[in-house]
Amino acid sequence: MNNPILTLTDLKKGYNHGKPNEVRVLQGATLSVQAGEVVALVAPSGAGKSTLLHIAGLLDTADTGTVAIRGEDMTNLNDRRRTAIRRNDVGFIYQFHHLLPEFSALENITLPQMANGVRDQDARDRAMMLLETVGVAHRAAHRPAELSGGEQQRVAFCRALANDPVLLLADEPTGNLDPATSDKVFDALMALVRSTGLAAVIATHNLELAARMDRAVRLVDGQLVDGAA
Ligand SMILES: Nc1ncnc2c1ncn2[C@@H]1O[C@H](COP(=O)(O)OP(=O)(O)OP(=O)(O)O)[C@@H](O)[C@H]1O
Repeated sequence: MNNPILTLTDLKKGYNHGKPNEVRVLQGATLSVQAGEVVALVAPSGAGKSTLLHIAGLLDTADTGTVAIRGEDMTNLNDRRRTAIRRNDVGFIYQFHHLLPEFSALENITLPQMANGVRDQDARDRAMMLLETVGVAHRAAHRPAELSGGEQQRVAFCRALANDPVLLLADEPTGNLDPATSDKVFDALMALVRSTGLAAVIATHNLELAARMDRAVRLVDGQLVDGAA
């Protein structure tokens, strides 16, 4: 198997350069994730998981090093192409759902598709298919405030996959939920990921969840090493 979807090479990133409180977060992080592979990203709080995921998802840039998606180097892309890749090829899930409160669950998943020119009925069909995969189809017409925390997060998973990305990045996607709900919601996320065959990097503090992914990497002193512990 050699079909890398995400390749991070020697990423370095710091904050407050040259100041006495300079923080060096990434210090040569390297990772390759294949199509269909789900990688757990494990690290203590403050180690740089969000920084790494934001750079991989083109929400931020590294000081040095490269990000390639499907083999294409993202370093020197113009803003327009970068935005297009971020919108079409990358799905991002945050710890908190960030759903639009005034729209229904279904609409939260159809809107990103319609922004991409998908016809209304096709967008609705895809949204329902995704909601069925995570077991929330019966709540399609409800607004986020009418859903439980676990349901909200499952809708956010569907929204991240709305435009059929090749890469999914998730930053503590179940970190805001109680342990029993977290387990169930994680099952839903894995069902969704496995149904699409995309590449995924899922940050978690939870070693039991990490063990259920294909492999784990951890951030140690700004570098990625194999294994959860
Ligand atoms: N914009 C910024 N300016 C200065 N320092 C920052 C900035 N963003 C992050 N940092 C610092 O960089 C380090 C890594 O932050 P990051 O959010 O990537 O960690 P994390 O592993 O995701 O942590 P957590 O699990 O708590 O979310 C932290 O020490 C943080 O204080």
